[in-house]
Order: sequence, then structure tokens, then C-alpha cells
Amino acid sequence: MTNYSPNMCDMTLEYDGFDIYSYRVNMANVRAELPKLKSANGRFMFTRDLLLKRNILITPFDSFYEDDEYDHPDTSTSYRQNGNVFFKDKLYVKAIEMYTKCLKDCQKNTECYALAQANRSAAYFHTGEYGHCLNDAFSALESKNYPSNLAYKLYMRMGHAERILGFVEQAKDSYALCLERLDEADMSAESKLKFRAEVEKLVTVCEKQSTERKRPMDTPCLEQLVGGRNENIPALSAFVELKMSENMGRGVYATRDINPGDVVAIDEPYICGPFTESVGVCKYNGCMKINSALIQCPKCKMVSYCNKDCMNKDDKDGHHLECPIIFFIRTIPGISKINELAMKWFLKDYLKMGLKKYCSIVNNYNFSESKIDPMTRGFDEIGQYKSDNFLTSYSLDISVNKRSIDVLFFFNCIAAHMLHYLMHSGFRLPECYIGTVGASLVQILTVLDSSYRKLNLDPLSYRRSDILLSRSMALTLYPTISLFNHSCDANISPSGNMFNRIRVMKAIQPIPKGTQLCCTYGIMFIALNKNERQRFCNIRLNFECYCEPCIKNWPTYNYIPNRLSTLNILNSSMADTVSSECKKFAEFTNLVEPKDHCHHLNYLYSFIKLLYTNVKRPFSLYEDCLEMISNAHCISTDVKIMNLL
Ligand SMILES: C[S@@+](CC[C@H](N)C(=O)[O-])C[C@H]1O[C@@H](n2cnc3c(N)ncnc32)[C@H](O)[C@@H]1O
Repeated sequence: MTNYSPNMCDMTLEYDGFDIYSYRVNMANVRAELPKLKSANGRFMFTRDLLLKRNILITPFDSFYEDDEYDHPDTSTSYRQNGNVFFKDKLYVKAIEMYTKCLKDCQKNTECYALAQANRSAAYFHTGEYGHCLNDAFSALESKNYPSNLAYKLYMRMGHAERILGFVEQAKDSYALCLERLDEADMSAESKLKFRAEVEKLVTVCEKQSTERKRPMDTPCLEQLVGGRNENIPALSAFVELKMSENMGRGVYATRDINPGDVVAIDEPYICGPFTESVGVCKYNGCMKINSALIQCPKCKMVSYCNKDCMNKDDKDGHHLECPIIFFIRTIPGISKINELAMKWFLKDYLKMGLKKYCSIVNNYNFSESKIDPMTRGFDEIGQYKSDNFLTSYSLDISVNKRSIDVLFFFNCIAAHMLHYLMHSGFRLPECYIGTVGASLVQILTVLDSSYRKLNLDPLSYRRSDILLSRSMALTLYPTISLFNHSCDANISPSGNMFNRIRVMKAIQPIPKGTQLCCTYGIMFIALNKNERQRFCNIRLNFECYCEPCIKNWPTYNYIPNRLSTLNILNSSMADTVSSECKKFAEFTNLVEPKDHCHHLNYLYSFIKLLYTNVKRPFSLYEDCLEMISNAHCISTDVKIMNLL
């Protein structure tokens, strides 16, 4: 029997809406029964049956899909009016509930329907659900039943929501339409003038935002792997190999001396998802460009692309199946970005392979998972570990047995919900494949959840002690970079900008032959003490950290030596040279601004190399230099890109 961790505290940390399931099922029974089920398919079917029995898998908007609508003008109007009362009292969630009831009760081609949609969009705006807000506002306007003297209001709200979401070009269009429709408003000429001035100010804000955002995205990657490509793992350098260790499983080790600045990995994402809401990024997996002039999918209006070509390609990759239900997918509990990305990944591969092949591959994996040699996990039949291979990502180490039963149950619930919506919108899946497809969704959700926690860090912020959680800028899955283990004293780090689709990893310290290459999963010894780090690793990442600072209990930055002495000089014959170089470094620190460190990388590399061989760690000047190199790598790539223009 699989030995799942009984630890339940992680449920409260980051997963929204678990109680939607846990309040309505008997969790004691779930905790007793779920671990008994050996197969992933069995666990999915158990969960799905339970949710169906408890009526949890019903669509709250079922009437949206029904043809035989009915109209109860009195009740629907009173629902809307009740909604307005809640809205006035700022009880927006309750107001949304009322407007939704009104929408269910009333015919689509009526003014009442359009008003309820418009009102609900206002309530969604206040709850911060801008996607829903836009969806409702668009629908109300498109219905042509919305009073024309109020249209300017809706356009203004759309402008606000789009601006907040970072779609500044669309926001400008909406504000322009708002001003166009202002003539129809029942307002005095004076109020109109004032209103116009306010909206024009907002347009100026948008213009400023769009110039700030304009930066090149479609630039080729100029970096080269040190020593060329690795024969078996093409996204890695030829100067590394994969080896097993007792405490960390597989890891990447240097086969030659690697120098700071050397490129050790250049990886492409297998799947990439929504960036932070404030940035407009093309949704198509093969593009992912930041663009301030994205065009929306005309049907769902909830995803955007840089052009028609990307839109058509994404449609083929599965958006046509996701489009009618994306609104609902975003309401499923859990981490909304992960759920949406899981759906995108599933549809892309399902459509590429077809039902039978997809099911046979994932079934094969599910049954043989426990027997797979951990060393060859993710390698194909000719011994290649490739980032564009489905199984490479699908079989990433997700420490599934270390997850609590509650988390496992929760992911099964989310997968059941996703599949329910898919099948509801016309996705045909024979009964006998439901378990397999559902279990594959659980695996996909778990892989994405693990990778989200580890490798999507903003490289400029992960050293700050106040950022305990990985501040995810983009939810992207880099299968080869996922091979790097964590160290609280990373010797490699991402270079370039987090918005770059291609991720480059560079050495930031000297890495002698035989040493493991490690990045950080979000915590560094300089900022947090061992207990805090171990807690983070246990709770967030589901493993006990065995890096050098944890094993040797290195002190945090404030407690490490900041002077040379006989205690930390390793090579006494070099003491004078090291001492004079340390003085020069102190001057450098005072004179050169951080933004210019990227122009002095060679100097920083030579200084860190000198300290690496001659001074015992931890040592404050070493840690300072390391931080400068890591930060400068993020800036320097951008500088190269800027110079290309
Ligand atoms: C992204 S994977 C890294 C590759 C993985 N070791 C493998 O065998 O494929 C993350 C997993 O590696 C292990 N790991 C990574 N860093 C570690 C560390 N510092 N100490 C212990 N285990 C670590 C944990 O099991 C973790 O869940």
C-alpha cells in the first residue's frame, strides 16, 4: 500500500477552496479509503463517484447550456433588485449570487438579462475577478438589449478591468468607445465635460504603461552551452552528467571545471501558462510573447494572442474545446493558473496523440511508474532526455508519496471537476477511458504544482528574506532544468529575464569537476536560518534539504565573517594578494552602481574565483560578489538584447 503522508497542514497554505469538497464529503472516510486504492485510475474514479453522489459535480450555470429557457419576469427582476441592494451594501459576493439567479430565471433576449449581466460585471469588478467582469460586460453590450444611455459606463468599466489586467491597448479602445457613447448618456453637459476629462487622463496612463512595456521579445537566444550540447540531454552542457546520490536522487554534476558565467543549460518550456495578470502575454504555447496589443478570442474573450496565426494554432492545440468552458475552469478551486494550464497541457497532447494513443501511454506509465528506474525516468527509448517529449514532463519527480492524502484527494477533485466541464461542453469520452484520462489530469496537476513551487522564481527577488514563497512570474515547465536539485547556496542561476521563453542557466560560482550543479528553489542560507529553510522545504517542497549550508548549518549573512583572518584564509601564501583584492572589491562596491555590475562581470568572476580557492566559506565578500554576479546575469542578457535593436 502506498504510504502517504498524514500531514495535513499544507492544505491551509495555498490551496483555495478545498472546503468546497471537504465540507460536503465525509473526510474521515476519504482518509481511510483513498490510501487503500492502489491505482491512480481507481483513486480518480473513487473521488469522481463521491462528488457525483454528493451533487458537487453540477454546473452552477447549467441553464446556460439549456435550449428550453423559461422566463419569470417577476422573480428575475426581484433577484436583480436584491442584487442591487447587496451591491449598494458592498456585499459583492452576495450580489453576484443574486444576479446569477436572475440570469438563470430570465430569458436571454431581454433587457432584464442584459442589465443583470452588466450589474454582475460591476460586482465582479469589485471582487477583483476582472476576467468575469469583462465577460459579462461584453455579453451585455453584444446582446443589444442593454440600454444605450448606459453603454458608456460598461465601456469605462471594461477599460478599467483591461488596464488592471495589463491589456492596455484594449483598455484604450474601451475608453475611446466609452467617450463615443458618452453623448447618449443622461448627464448634464458640464458633467459630461468632467467625465470626459477623467477618461482622457486614464488614456494617458495607458499610453505611459504601453511605452514602458514595449520591449523586444522575439529575440534569438545568443547564449551558447559551455562545451556544446550534451549528447544525451541536449538542453544541458556537454560538461555535465547525471548521477544519483542517496539524499537527493538524480542530480547534475560537472565533468570538467566550470567557470562563473558559463552557460550550463538552455531549455525550452514544455508548456507555459498565464503570466502574472498584469502582463499581456500571447497564450499560444509556442509563442508566449509579451505584447501590449493582444487580440482576444472573439468567443470566450478570456484569452489573448498577438495575432490571428497564434490564435488559429492555439485553437488547433485545444482552445476550441476549452473555449466554451474556460469561464468555469477558472472557478474551480485550487490554483486557478495551474488548473488552466493543466487543461491546456492535457488538450494539447490529447489532440496530438488521439484518445487511444494518449490513454495507452499514460496507462502504461501509471502501471509501471513504481518499477521505473529513477535514473532513466523521462528518457526515451534511445536514451535521450528531451524537453519536448510528453513523457519527460509527465514523469517528472513529484514526490507524490510525500503529499498528504488531503492534497491527493483535492487534486483528484479538481481533475474530476475539469473533466466534468469538458464532457459537459461536448467533449466525448467513452466511459471506459474516464479513469485513465482523469488520473492523467491528476498527474499533470501534480507535476505543474511541484514545478510552480520550485523553478518559477523571479531571479532578482529570490534572495530577499521577505520572499518566502516563490514569486511566480510565469508558470512554465522546463523539463531539463527540473533536473537540477536545490541548494541554499546555489552555484547556478537563471540568466536573463523571467519573461524570456527560453530559460538560460549560468554558473555563478566556480564549479570544480565532480561538484553538483544546484539552483535555488526559493531560499538562500544568507537570508534564512537552517530551521526556517528546513520548514520551507518540508512544507512547501516536500523534501528534507541536504545541501551543504543545511548539513554544516552555515550562519545567515549577519553572522558570517566579514574580515580576513588566519581562521578563514585557506592559503597563507596568498594572504596579501587576497587582502589587497578585498580592499579593491570594497572600493568597487562603493563606486559602481548595481545596474552597472553587468559591465564588470569579468572582474567579478576573477574576484570570486580568487576567494573560492583561498578563503573559507561563508565569507561576506564572497556572498556579496555572488549576489552581484547573479543579479548582473539577469541584467546583462537584457542589455545584449537591447544592443541588438
Ligand atoms: C526538480 S526535482 C530534481 C531532480 C530529482 N532529484 C530527480 O531525481 O529527478 C526535485 C526533487 O529532487 C530532490 N531534491 C532536490 N534538491 C534537494 C535537496 N537539496 N535535498 C534533498 N533532496 C532534494 C527532492 O526529492 C525534490 O522533490
